[in-house]
Amino acid sequence: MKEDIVLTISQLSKTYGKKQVLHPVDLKVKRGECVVLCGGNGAGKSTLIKMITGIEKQSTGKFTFKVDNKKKFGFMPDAMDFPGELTAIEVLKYYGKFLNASEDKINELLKRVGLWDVRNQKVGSFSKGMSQRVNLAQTLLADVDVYILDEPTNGLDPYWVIEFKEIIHDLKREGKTILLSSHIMRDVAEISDRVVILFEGAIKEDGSLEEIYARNNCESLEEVFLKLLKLQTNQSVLRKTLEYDAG
Ligand SMILES: Nc1ncnc2c1ncn2[C@@H]1O[C@H](COP(=O)(O)OP(=O)(O)OP(=O)(O)O)[C@@H](O)[C@H]1O
Repeated sequence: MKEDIVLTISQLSKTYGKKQVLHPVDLKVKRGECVVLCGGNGAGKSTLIKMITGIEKQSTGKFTFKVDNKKKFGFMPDAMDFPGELTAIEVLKYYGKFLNASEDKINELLKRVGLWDVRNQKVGSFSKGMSQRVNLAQTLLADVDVYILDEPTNGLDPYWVIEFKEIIHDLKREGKTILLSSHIMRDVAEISDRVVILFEGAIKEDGSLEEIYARNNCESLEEVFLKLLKLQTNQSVLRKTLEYDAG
């Protein structure tokens, strides 16, 4: 049976000046799949997300979404600078206008992200975690098949990380496709159907948690990450030694 692929990324790469921050990436995301993009700081997660959401232009390659909606995806950026003078409910009403979101949906989301009681407070007075929850709510206002979330657990306390995972489970139950990035691997590992590990701008692992653990003989993504780091360091020492010997 032919696989139902929602997002196809082919040879997508990004170079800033002379620095290649993302080597050509190929990735296919199936309908209803939750793909977690992992990697350390500077691995290229946000760069990849910025290209497929149209924020940055790729240097090479292409990507295509196969969705029915006019709006292809809901997007949660890693940080949102909401106008501080607006209240939480005003922010969501503002975004809701563009997305034809009903008042009921806005109210329901404010409750879901735990901001109902402070809906009339200005977002300028919100903590980082509260702002991140407004950001999540504005993303979920879009009634779409695909959600792309860049570092969604940033700033969330342990309670809200658990609640966030519940929200992702609900989206999965509704058949939504999710692509999210995180450098905090333990936050997101368990909600993934598939994990893609980026390392220095290249995909180093791609599979289910079980597959990745088995391939690397590890029991956590942190362990896999450290193994990759060690391998990379050894290879770079070896390269430098060979360059020195050759020249
Ligand atoms: N506009 C830019 N100009 C030059 N270099 C950039 C630019 N944006 C990103 N980079 C570089 O690209 C690399 C990848 O950055 P990116 O933000 O994609 O990493 P990340 O995996 O999202 O990291 P983090 O977990 O820290 O958010 C980094 O080395 C970064 O310095």
